[in-house]
Parts: sequence; C-alpha cells; structure tokens
Amino acid sequence: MPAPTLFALSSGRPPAAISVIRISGAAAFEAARRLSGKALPPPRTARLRTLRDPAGGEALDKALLLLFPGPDSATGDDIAELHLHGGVAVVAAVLKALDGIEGLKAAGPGDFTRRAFHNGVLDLPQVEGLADLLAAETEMQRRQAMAHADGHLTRMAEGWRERLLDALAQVEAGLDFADEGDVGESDESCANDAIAALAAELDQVLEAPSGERLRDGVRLAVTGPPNAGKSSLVNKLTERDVAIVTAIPGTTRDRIEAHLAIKGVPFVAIDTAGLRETGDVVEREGIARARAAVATADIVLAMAGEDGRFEPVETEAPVIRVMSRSDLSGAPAGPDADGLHHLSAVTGDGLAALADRLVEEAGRLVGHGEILALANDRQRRVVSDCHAALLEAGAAAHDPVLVAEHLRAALNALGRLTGRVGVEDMLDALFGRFCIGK
Ligand SMILES: Nc1nc2c(ncn2[C@@H]2O[C@H](COP(=O)(O)OP(=O)(O)OP(=O)(O)O)[C@@H](O)[C@H]2O)c(=O)[nH]1
Ligand SMILES: [K+]
Ligand SMILES: [Mg+2]
Repeated sequence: MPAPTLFALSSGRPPAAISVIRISGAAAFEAARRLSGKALPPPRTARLRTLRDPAGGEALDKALLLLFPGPDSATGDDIAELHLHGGVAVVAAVLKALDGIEGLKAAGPGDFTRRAFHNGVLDLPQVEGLADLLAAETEMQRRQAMAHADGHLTRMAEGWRERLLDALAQVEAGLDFADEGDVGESDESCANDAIAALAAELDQVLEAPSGERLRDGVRLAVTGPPNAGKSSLVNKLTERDVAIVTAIPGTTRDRIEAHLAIKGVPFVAIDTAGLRETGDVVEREGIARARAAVATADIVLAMAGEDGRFEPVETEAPVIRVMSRSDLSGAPAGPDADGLHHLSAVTGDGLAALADRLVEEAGRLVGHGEILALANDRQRRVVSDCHAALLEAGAAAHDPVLVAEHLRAALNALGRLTGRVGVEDMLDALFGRFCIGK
C-alpha cells in the first residue's frame, strides 16, 4: 500500500504574519492543483495563487505556492508548500480543505522527518541532530546539532564501515585460500593492523565527551550554610529572580533549577537549602535534597557561610569554592592564590572570573567548542559495542573464522548507529521529539 500523502502546518502557531503548510507525498502536487485551480508553477519557484476550497469553490486565501519534486526534497517525496496569511481562520480553512481531499491525511509529530528517514534522505544521527537543532537554546548546542544534522557522524561512520568491510574482505580472502598454503597470510596481518588501528580510533572517540551534557546542560549545584548567598548568586548568574532572597537563614527550602548559558555553554544552576542542623521537618527534607543535588552534580559551587567557614562537600564532581559579599569584606574580587573565588552578588564584581572558571571546568564534559563525534548516549552505546567487537576480533587474531564473526558483529553495531538495522524500537520515541509539521 502506498504511503498516504501527509499535510500539516509547519510554521508556528497562528496568528502570525505568514504560515507555511506543507503537503508531502505522491498526491501533493495534485492537491496543490485542486486548491489553486491553475497550472502548477515550475519546481522551486514561488507563484501567487488564489486558493479555493475544491468542495465549494470558495476563495480561502491568496498565497504563494512552491513545489519541490522528490527525491530531491526535504522528505524525499513530492512536497507542495503553501505560504498563507497567518490568520487563525485562514490556516484552519485551508487545513480543512486539505482534509477534504481524498488520499490526504493530517501528519502527526515528526511524520515528515520519519518519511525523510524511510526515504533515505536522513540517517539516524542526522535525525537526532535535527531534533537537537530544533531544541537548541544556546550557541554551542546549535553548532553541535547543526554539524550532526549535516552528517558529521554519518560521514565518520561511513569511513569506519568501509574500513571494516575492507578488513572483513581480507580475512575472508584468507579463509578461501587457506588450503593453498600461505596465500592469505599477509592479508591477514594487514587486516589485524587495520582492526587495531580502528579500535584505537574508536577508543579515542569514546574517551571524548559525548553531546549528552551539551544537550541537557551541565549541572551546577550551589551549596553552603544558610545565608551564604547561594540564592543571590543563582539569581545573578541567571539574570533572573528565580529564587527568593531574604536576610533570614533557611529561606530556600526546595531545590530550584534554572537554565542559563555562559559563552554558549548550557548550564542548569541548582539552588539548594542551606546546610545546618534543624528540627524543622520541611527544612530537613530540603537539606536532604540539597545533598542529593550535590552528589549528582557535574560541578559544585561551595559557598562559605557568613563566618567564612565552608561545610564539607560530598561529591565526585570538581568543587569551586566561593566567598560572597566582597563588597562588604573588601577582599579583591576574583580568584585568590588558593583558587577561592571572591565575588559580590550585589555589585557583580568577580562574576566574570567565576563564569570563565565554570566554562573551563565544563569543557571536560562538553568540549571546548569543537564538534563532538557522539551526540548522545544511544550513539555512545553502539559505538562502544562496535569497539568491543573489534577488541574481540583483535584477541582472536589466530582464528580467522572468529575474526570474521567479530567483524560482522562490529558492522552490525555500525548499522544500528546509522539506523540501517534493528532500531525500530527506538524510532517512535525519537520521532515523538518533533513537532507536528516537521
Ligand atoms: N552585601 C551583600 N549582601 C549579600 C550578598 N549576597 C547575598 N547577600 C545578602 O545575604 C542575605 C542572604 O542571601 P541569600 O541569597 O538568601 O542566601 P542563601 O544562601 O540563599 O540563604 P538560605 O536560602 O537561607 O540558605 C540576603 O540578605 C542577601 O541580600 C553580597 O554579595 N553582598
Ligand atoms: K537567606
Ligand atoms: Mg537561598
């Protein structure tokens, strides 16, 4: 059965100056012809047309009509695009008219991208990159996502695949000629070198940060005794009033998370309850949550209390020690010889130095602006499977039959990376990340 022709509003929610409706599939051009009632414009050339309801002939809007013939289109199918006046009723009327055309069906979230995947226009890392691009909020996220949507990992994986196929061909040639003395010998040792080299390369890729943290934000927990100035600092860093600040110790009870970007690096700042002994059950729960936030943070900002003392911090994450109120203490703002950051949440002095330090610490998790090979944990898992299979192939070097088997397992892992094999179970979740009309 041929896939239905899908339509959807691809631009944002009306009212807007302009709204774009996309129709994708074998019946797209016929639907456009029925709406516009005239000869279709040449491909990729916009023409002004009066759109009419094919059912009653009523004029619905004057719109631009654009056609993108498959397979060189965003979905690989024929696509017709209608650029309408973005009024609520205009868009609703055109969508209703499309719904009335036989063979057309309203698209669900990610349906167009799913079509592009099935038509081979995009592979899985590109689809993931596209989803990340639509969600990107900071400059570093945008650059990373765009590189992946553009095929950064796809090209790397293609190179790995070719090298694996080469090695496999050499090993198999060795097997075929095994009864003819030492014909396959040199091929085999060539293959073993190639396998070792690729394993070393994948090892480096796996060692480097993956884009997971870049996507979700580096988790930055702020901890310390009551009145240390934690909430004041979080408000200052995020340039918003996210947390209540008062002179009363024990003001913050709950954990408060706020997103912010420093030099394009995404962070999630977590304000927490001040650490102290207390009989108050609510505050005690807040302090337990504070400790949990610190234990799972990527970076911890430990702030000194008003007496200048630090509470012990239990975490594996790097800890940056901060002393606030430099405006009162007169301490020079910025890091001192011990790496202790003096700053003022009132004047903002010392904040830039702290921001630089945070970006530097975050580099180990999100890189320093270079495009990361792996964008997420799924990609990391399959590359790790591929790497493990290569190590097994290396360990089995004495037995070409086993080597070939492990190389096939490595190829299978690469197939899962690009979406050529065995990924059906994760596709629904992935396409569900898109909006309708994408
Ligand atoms: N002068 C000055 N006052 C500050 C500074 N930072 C915080 N304060 C004041 O110190 C008091 C406590 O600040 P908060 O930000 O509420 O401290 P906290 O650590 O969040 O306190 P709890 O939530 O109660 O644990 C408030 O009155 C702030 O205005 C600073 O850098 N300079
Ligand atoms: K307080
Ligand atoms: Mg607070």
